[in-house]
Amino acid sequence: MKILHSFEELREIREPVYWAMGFFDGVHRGHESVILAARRFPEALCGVLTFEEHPAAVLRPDKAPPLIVADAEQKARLIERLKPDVLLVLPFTPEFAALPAEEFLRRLSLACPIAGISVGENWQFGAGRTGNIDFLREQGKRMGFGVSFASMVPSGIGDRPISSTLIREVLAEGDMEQARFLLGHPYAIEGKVVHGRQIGRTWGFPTANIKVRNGALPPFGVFCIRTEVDGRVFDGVANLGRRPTMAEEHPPLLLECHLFGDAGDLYGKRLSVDLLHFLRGERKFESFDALKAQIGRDCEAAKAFFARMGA
Ligand SMILES: Cc1cc2nc3c(=O)[nH]c(=O)nc-3n(C[C@H](O)[C@H](O)[C@H](O)COP(=O)(O)O)c2cc1C
Ligand SMILES: Nc1ncnc2c1ncn2[C@@H]1O[C@H](COP(=O)(O)OP(=O)(O)O)[C@@H](O)[C@H]1O
Repeated sequence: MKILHSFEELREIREPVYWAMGFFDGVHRGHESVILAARRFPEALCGVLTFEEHPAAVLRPDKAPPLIVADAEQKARLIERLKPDVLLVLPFTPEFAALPAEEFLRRLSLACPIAGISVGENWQFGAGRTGNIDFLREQGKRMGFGVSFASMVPSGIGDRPISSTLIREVLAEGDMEQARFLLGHPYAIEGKVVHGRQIGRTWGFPTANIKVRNGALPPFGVFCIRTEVDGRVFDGVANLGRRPTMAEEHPPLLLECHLFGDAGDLYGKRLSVDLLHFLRGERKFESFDALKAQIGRDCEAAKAFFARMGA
């Protein structure tokens, strides 16, 4: 998958591209059907066109949703599983938002021939949201490209389709199993391992700490986790939160991961940590000894969870 960041960079692609377009927060199963629809044309490359910033964060910051993915790097990793040929990540600036839908299509087609466009059935784009289904059909006829509208994928929760909004709600309830089902992959927190106060190792529970950047989060507390370090898969347990027992003055929001087994030196490595199951909420303990004993019980509970999972 080639990652490009502008129409100028796109000029290096000479073949026609069938584009899946969307912001794709979370890259869930609904997004997957939009992207896979753009992969059905052997005569064209499959491209995913998305934006660096969420459009609402630029246009209506007060209405911007908290994001399921931490950053463009995590989103690219999730998109790569679907094997498109090209990922075009455009900066979403106010000037860009002001482009009429026709002008956006014109610039895209000037950079590289459009074989087709795949969007979700409720997708709108361009200034004044004039780029909708009817508009795309008309432009497709005029400019000679195909259009494909992926219908909403049912979630099984009432009559609601799968959406980033629904997944944010499910995450807020700590239902990691349901979030995984709707996403089509486990909910993950990604980031570089930073230094902590190095107390964990003296307790027999070293914890690799990741600064959390995802906006849409499950409740603070303890989770069964799985992560890969240099090709080796580790199960473990992690605390998401601000460690009230430690009474830090400005406690950063961290995911503190204790992996089962010797993972070696993790400082500076970027980890993608799957949060598979919510065990309990974060609490303030009356003493470090009480917290330490509870972490021991958390490890046992997590091991029992993985034994039940049978993997
Ligand atoms: C499984 C697990 C559960 C935890 N639960 C809590 C908790 O409920 N409350 C709390 O204040 N800190 C909790 N912590 C955070 C510990 O306070 C923290 O990991 C410890 O201070 C070590 O910090 P360090 O990595 O900076 O050395 C938990 C940590 C782990 C690994
Ligand atoms: N099984 C493991 N789980 C987590 N971290 C591990 C493990 N084995 C080794 N480490 C290393 O130990 C470090 C954590 O030790 P810790 O005393 O908790 O320090 P810190 O307070 O800096 O997080 C990790 O960042 C990693 O480099």
